[in-house]
Amino acid sequence: MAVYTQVSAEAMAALLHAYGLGTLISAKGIAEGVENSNYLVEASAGRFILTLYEKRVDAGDLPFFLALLDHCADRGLPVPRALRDRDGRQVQSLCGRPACLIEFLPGVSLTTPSAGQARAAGEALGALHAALADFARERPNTLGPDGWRALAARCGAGLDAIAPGLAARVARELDFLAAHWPADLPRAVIHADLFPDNVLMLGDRVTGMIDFYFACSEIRAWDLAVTHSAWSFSGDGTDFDPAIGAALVAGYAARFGLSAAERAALPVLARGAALRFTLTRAWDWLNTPADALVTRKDPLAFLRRLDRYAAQGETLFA
Ligand SMILES: Nc1ncnc2c1ncn2[C@@H]1O[C@H](COP(=O)(O)OP(=O)(O)OP(=O)(O)O)[C@@H](O)[C@H]1O
Ligand SMILES: N[C@@H](CCO)C(=O)O
Repeated sequence: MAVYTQVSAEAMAALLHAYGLGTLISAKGIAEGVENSNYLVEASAGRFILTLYEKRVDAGDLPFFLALLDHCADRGLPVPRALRDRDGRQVQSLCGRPACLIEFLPGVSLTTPSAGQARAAGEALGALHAALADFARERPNTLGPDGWRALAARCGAGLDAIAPGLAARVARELDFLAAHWPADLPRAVIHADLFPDNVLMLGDRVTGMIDFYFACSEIRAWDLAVTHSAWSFSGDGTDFDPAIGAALVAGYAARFGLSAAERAALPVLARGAALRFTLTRAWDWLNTPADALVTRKDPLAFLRRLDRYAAQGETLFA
């Protein structure tokens, strides 16, 4: 369960007062997620998400993320804004953490999406890219190709403790990606983490895209590769569903467009995506605080994807 910081009812009531949102009815820690502390807050004025930013989110990046949410919401996308308090502030300090009160969006995240739902997710990613085409701010991808070697080094011998031979496998992949990473594809601000748990749906309709805290300037098609790696496999990475992968890519291409060069690069970009999540999950596996009530995510679920993309990349995007 991702509640690293406990917020008292008194502090939440004071926060709601600062936003003019009436009185506190209830507040529950949200089990999903691993990065931040999230609460579902019921107030007399409605339902909200309270997020306290932990570990990976740098407070200095919050203006970028919040401007991005406003930009997308202004363009009609189902993206939650951070509310403003009576003084116009979007970021608060709560229990020593930066915190935001965020619009609640309806919908549920899927564990086994259908092809129709995957197509809708691809279209939603395309709509997001269309909306972000004129978003002028930039943020480097701290978890992109330039950072993977350093992250692997920080995991060190821990990689082999997770799975014997993992350090050497990662080193080989880093060399492969350094030699084959595409240089000339279009870049833009992307979501960079559009996993099924970050897409809220009602039936075949996308009602929310959330968790933009890895958004960054990157090769745009990498976002599609990340989404493909997250959606098209069983959770443990053992089974690939070609219908889901094809529907995602088709939905994206229909809504935003995908050039021949981008399409051709997807197998390599997907290897990069699978390596990114193998490494960040490995780091979290090795460094999750003992007192955190959080379920660690299995790095090997993305190593399996990596091996599959490495062995059959072209086929998985055929
Ligand atoms: N705006 C929102 N509207 C409705 N539910 C939300 C909203 N934001 C977050 N949630 C709920 O809270 C859960 C955790 O949120 P989120 O994914 O942002 O957390 P996180 O710790 O940053 O997670 P992750 O591990 O995906 O990085 C979501 O799965 C969803 O159920
Ligand atoms: N979506 C990521 C967590 C955030 O980086 C994962 O499942 O590993």
